[in-house]
Amino acid sequence: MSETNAIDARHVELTYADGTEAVADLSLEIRAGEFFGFLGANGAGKTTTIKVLATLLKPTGGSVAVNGYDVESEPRAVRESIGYMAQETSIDPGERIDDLLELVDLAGVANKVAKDFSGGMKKRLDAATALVHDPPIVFLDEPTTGLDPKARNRLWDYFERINDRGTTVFLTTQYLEEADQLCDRIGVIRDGTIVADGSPAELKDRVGGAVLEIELADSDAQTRERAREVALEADAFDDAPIETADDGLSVRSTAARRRGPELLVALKEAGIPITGFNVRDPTLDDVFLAITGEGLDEDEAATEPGGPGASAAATEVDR
Ligand SMILES: Nc1ncnc2c1ncn2[C@@H]1O[C@H](COP(=O)(O)OP(=O)(O)OP(=O)(O)O)[C@@H](O)[C@H]1O
Repeated sequence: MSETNAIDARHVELTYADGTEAVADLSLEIRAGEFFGFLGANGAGKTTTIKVLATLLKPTGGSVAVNGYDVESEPRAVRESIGYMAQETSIDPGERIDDLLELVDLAGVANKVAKDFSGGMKKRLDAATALVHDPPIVFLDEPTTGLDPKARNRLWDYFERINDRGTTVFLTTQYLEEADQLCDRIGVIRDGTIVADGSPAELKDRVGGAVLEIELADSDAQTRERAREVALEADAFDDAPIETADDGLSVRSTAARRRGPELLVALKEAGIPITGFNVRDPTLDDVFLAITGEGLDEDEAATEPGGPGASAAATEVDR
């Protein structure tokens, strides 16, 4: 086991009492100082994994070392060396605020009780609380879910600052833009196991090619299907799948830039009017779609901050 790793997880398994295999054969190494993003759809196993790493759940298989300490035989040492910002806000409503609030830009409201805080202020206070003892690793479980863009940006600044200071950050998020902006490396979890791992740029490269999007004047299902058939007949994109979207078509292909115009001509010749087109580089959304075959449901993330992880209390280790 390397001494420099902040996290060393080997073949970890977590099966809940009801038989649900939430984590299955998950292996992960995170270097000290890394800003690591952990992405996955609802129910993929993110919160369960974080709880295992943070000693809130005992793994049912495999081994985990955090800061060199074993989560099963040295849980206290692990806990003393980590900060944990849970998905659900953990602020005691009566809590009084002190000078660490300077850090998260809340010093001006230090005489207030936390129950009067906005959602964004509570999250910032949570983040500060997770870092009170200056731990070398901090786990942030969907820290910005449900926040408005301004509040989210303030937290991003704060996370960047603590990472610049040398803190290892383990972040789960449903916002791909957040992961793209902040993370050195991203792991994608699906059905409890890691299915992709790399820097945001590497993951986008792996998807391959650019994305051509075409907006049709008539975007009813029948026209979209006809347009798709024209695109398949034009045969310009080396068998890349042609997807129908809400208002038209999209195709991801290494030939998208070079041969996109052929498709525009073919559509025109078939009498299908176009109102717009765009060729763009892949985003993490495209990566996610390519890897998991499904998107991340951000709307759901915004309205259900608790998520299924919130029900895990029954089997949690008492801390
Ligand atoms: N206490 C529990 N008992 C049984 N199954 C559970 C429990 N907690 C979670 N699960 C199940 O384990 C799987 C992984 O859940 P987990 O909360 O880790 O996923 P997640 O990726 O964090 O999802 P979300 O983004 O919705 O929080 C899901 O199928 C979930 O329903």
